[in-house]
Amino acid sequence: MGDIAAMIALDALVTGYGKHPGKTGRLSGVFHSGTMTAVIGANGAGKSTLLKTLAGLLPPLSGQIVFDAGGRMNPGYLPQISEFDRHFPLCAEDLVLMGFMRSCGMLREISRQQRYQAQAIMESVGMLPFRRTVIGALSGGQLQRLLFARLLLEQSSVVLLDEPFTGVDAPTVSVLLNIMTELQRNGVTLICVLHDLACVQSRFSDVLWLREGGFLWGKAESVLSCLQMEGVRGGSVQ
Ligand SMILES: Nc1ncnc2c1ncn2[C@@H]1O[C@H](COP(=O)(O)OP(=O)(O)OP(=O)(O)O)[C@@H](O)[C@H]1O
Repeated sequence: MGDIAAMIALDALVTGYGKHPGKTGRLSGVFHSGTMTAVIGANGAGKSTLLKTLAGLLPPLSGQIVFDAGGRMNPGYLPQISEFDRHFPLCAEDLVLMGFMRSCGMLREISRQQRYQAQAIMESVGMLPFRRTVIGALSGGQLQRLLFARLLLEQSSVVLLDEPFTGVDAPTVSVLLNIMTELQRNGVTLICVLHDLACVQSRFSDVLWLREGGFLWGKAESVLSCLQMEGVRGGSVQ
């Protein structure tokens, strides 16, 4: 995993819907390979819009995203869990096996070895006993563990996570954070939207703070100290 060093540069990137640019304006900077960046900012600041643009789901309104490994970025992307359709009639193991679609295509049969690999990953996130359970019967935390397992099978060098801990129990948050740290150690570039500043401070290397009319981007320590100086208190930027 992470065999390609994935550095992503934003060059005067403007994101938004239709013809309406977001509040942040032009965004320039670099997500260095092997960093774990928290994207923070008030509600409506454009965090999810940025992630969707990086994921290739929305076109940039202007500017560009440059991926140094060449070609298309093709990142692993986990949208907010509220966007996930739990009513889809799928069992836990099938959801995880979808992680092979990127490398094998939709219609290739899953090999026995891939099935073992998927089961080992399900075990590592504590979900093997639920492999035959339909996803609609799972808790938010259980579903998020499965979605992380699927991401791990995708073996992307860039991983985008939109509020992955929302509606998730504390033990699961700890499991997911450990997975993220392990990915980072393996050279994967992680970009994660979240609100919990204590978590940002303790686990993230970098912070991109989106705010009206601008942004602050750099090492977590320095961005968070600016944030404190500006009097943003409490556990989150709201
Ligand atoms: N599907 C959409 N169509 C049009 N405008 C949208 C759409 N989704 C979001 N927006 C608008 O884009 C702006 C940025 O929204 P976005 O969801 O990126 O903010 P956010 O920082 O992720 O907020 P939150 O913390 O509440 O999730 C907001 O003004 C929002 O109303």
